[in-house]
Amino acid sequence: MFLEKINKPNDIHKIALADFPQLADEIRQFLIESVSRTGGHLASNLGAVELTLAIHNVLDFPEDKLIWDVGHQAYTHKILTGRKDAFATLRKEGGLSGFPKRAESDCDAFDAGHSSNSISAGLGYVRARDLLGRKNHVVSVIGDGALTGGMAYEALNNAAELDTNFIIVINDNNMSISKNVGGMSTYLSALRTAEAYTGMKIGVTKAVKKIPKVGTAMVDAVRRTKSSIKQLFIPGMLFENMGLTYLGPVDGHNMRQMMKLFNEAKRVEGAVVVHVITEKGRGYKPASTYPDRFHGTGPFDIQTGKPLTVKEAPTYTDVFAKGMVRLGEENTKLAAITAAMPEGTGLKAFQQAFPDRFFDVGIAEEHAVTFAAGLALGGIIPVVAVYSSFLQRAVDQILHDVCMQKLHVIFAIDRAGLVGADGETHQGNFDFSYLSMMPGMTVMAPKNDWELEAMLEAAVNGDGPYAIRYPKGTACTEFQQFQAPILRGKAEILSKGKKAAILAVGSMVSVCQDAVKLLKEQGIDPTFVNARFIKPLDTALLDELAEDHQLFVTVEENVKSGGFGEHVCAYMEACHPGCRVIPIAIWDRFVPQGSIDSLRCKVGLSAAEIAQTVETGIS
Ligand SMILES: Cc1ncc(C[n+]2csc(CCOP(=O)(O)OP(=O)(O)O)c2C)c(N)n1
Ligand SMILES: CC(=O)[C@@H](O)[C@H](O)COP(=O)(O)O
Ligand SMILES: [Mg+2]
Repeated sequence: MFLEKINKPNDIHKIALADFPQLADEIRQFLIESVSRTGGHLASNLGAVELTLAIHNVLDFPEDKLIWDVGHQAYTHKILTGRKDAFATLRKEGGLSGFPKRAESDCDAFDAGHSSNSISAGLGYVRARDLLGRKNHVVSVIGDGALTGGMAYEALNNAAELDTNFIIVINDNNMSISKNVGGMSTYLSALRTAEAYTGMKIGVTKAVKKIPKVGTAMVDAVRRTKSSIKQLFIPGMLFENMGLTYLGPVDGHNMRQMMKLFNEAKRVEGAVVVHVITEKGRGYKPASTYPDRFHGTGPFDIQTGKPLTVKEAPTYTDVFAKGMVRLGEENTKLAAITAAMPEGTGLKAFQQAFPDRFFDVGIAEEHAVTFAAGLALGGIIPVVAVYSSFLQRAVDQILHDVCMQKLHVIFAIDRAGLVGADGETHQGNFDFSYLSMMPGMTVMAPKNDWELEAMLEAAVNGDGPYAIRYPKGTACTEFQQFQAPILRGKAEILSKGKKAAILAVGSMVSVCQDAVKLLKEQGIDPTFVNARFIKPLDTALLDELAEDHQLFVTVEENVKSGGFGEHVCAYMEACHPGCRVIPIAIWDRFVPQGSIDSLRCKVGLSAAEIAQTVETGIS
């Protein structure tokens, strides 16, 4: 067992090269067994085992810096840096993070979770190294999917100016979460035809040398220009033409070949791209056959690959998916956009029903939003379906390109609020704040499945920018007796009480219903409101309630700053200063990983705590 010998950073240097394949097998087995129990990002990690071993073999930690893009493929790196024994706690509260975390290890150079920023971060490390006269190596590893994101190109453009070493590894498995898309993907596919390329290079060199008199001189001249002969004959040579050295492609499961190339790359004075071809899900048949299903998985049975927990009820994503297909049938102008997440956002069904009106733009949220603006100006009604935390990438595009032009673009924002195991990088706790500050934006959150579809319909039939945000997981099916039409800026009274009013937003409506029950047991009968709209506020209802209510408690799964509660506070202070408002929201912090229920309790969004706040507030 070679894995037993890996207990701390750099232990890999004690393993003989001949034993690396055995170590790779042991790591792969460990990953399959461990992730089958905890869940996690399996397929990407299985594909990156040999790549990680080869990189670790040529680096020294923590002096050298290794930056993982997204970071969902860093499990082997965690094992090699002494964290193997923590894998039982992977993605659990207080446990090992599913992503690199500087707080977890000094071998994690950069906290990650969102894609396409690894080259920028690496370049920053390189410039700092050079300014401070250090000699360490810096390596950024970016996937072919992450290479569809704009930041990667901004960084490559900048890195081309370097005259000191910076290694950029493209981990190309020809997959994003789903099938990778776009021109760069096509370009990498062309480079990937290794045999053709190598054969052609040798063949062409020989052929050119044979040209009478000038042949050898031509080959030498090409070499002297620091280019290679391939540059003449492979179309594009995008990286080298930009001024970056390109090495590869190399088989990402052949460690000797990779180490040879990495050692060569370490000698390059400038930015060097090493193109590594890997197989997503390598070594575990269900994962290599269905890499999308095993991109992120819950616990599963190793023999069959089947999930251990069966999905019981429709999620909000399912409800959105169904609503989009229905509305797409009714309105031929409706189009859908995803930034590389057709499955996660539920747009797969729309894609199948209306392939011409479905656009996967790659991991490019900024572009997705401005592309939607263009579609809207061209007469289409675009729905941008995106996870809350990833939409953070596109705040200026929403503000400048959509809202300023009052465009009819709909944002369907999934995974809003606490998402659980992915932790602080993926919690969707900021969208009310960054969306409701934008002039002209309508921001909604549904209390249940019916309301999500009704809000989507209202948004499609409306005008101007709309955002609907809904949480991860099973859709609430309660409150079916409350189906008042969705009118812009109108809240819904669920029960009329006295003295105190609870104004609940979206996912918090069902939690607050439990709080109301607890309060009634104490003889307190609050008015219970489903806010529906974060923006515009239902000020007419606030005016009406202010006549006979002294306390307003707002409850939302969003940070307090800039959230629903603060907007209610501002209005009440200005118009009804005699009333007291207590906002219940997530306080000023990043919320770490854990189960959604447990995290809600931790941040004060439990029925008991809400009831307690109301009780003390009116006494
Ligand atoms: C800004 C942002 N958008 C979307 C995602 C969701 N996401 C995580 S991994 C991934 C695919 C990455 O593909 P690639 O870089 O090729 O890595 P692979 O999974 O193939 O190993 C996506 C879309 C993200 N993490 N960050
Ligand atoms: C790494 C990443 O960003 C995605 O894979 C994310 O973990 C998906 O989240 P869901 O599982 O909620 O779709
Ligand atoms: Mg990939």
